[in-house]
Amino acid sequence: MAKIGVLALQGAVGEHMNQIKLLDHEAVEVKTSNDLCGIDGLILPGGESTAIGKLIERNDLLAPIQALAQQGIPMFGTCAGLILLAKKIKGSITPHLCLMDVEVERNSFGRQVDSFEVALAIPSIGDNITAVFIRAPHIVTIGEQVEILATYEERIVLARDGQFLGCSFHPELTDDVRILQYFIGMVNEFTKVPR
Ligand SMILES: NC(=O)CC[C@H](N)C(=O)O
Repeated sequence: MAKIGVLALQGAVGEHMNQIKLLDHEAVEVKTSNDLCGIDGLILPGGESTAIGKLIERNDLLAPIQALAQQGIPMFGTCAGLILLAKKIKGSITPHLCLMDVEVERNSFGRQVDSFEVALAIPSIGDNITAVFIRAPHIVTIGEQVEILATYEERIVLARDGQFLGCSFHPELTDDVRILQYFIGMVNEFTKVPR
């Protein structure tokens, strides 16, 4: 059983917690650096990236999360979480974690009222995966070692940079747990390496 932290400052926290528990893993809400102790993986949920970035700073979580990343702990960002993980946010200097070697653009698919759902075929994960886009970002540029896992309308919407997984949409708002299962696979790979 893996112990997965969910950054619980703002946004779709409960939905990620429920999906983790549904897969019989332990879910921990992360609000302070103490909550990071002993976790095997970290999920950064969707919400409002500017607000979450400020709260990460205010709660002194920036350096502790970056230190955890240095240890190789897998991290999964969905929507605003992807924005926080990215090395670069186009046209913005909002505080963020600067970990995943991608540049993202915010609100690429319109406003809240333009939210939509599509079925994506993701070769390394499965077919017919429901993707919910809500004021979603997309990945504009990627570093050399970044693997593109899915695109939608020729835009990168799911990618992996080693220990980091970033997703434009919200898998936690559906009943489909396959993307979370893929992330747990990354966590299991990490925890079985002797350290
Ligand atoms: N659903 C989401 O997480 C939206 C992200 C939001 N557009 C932001 O920039 O923070």
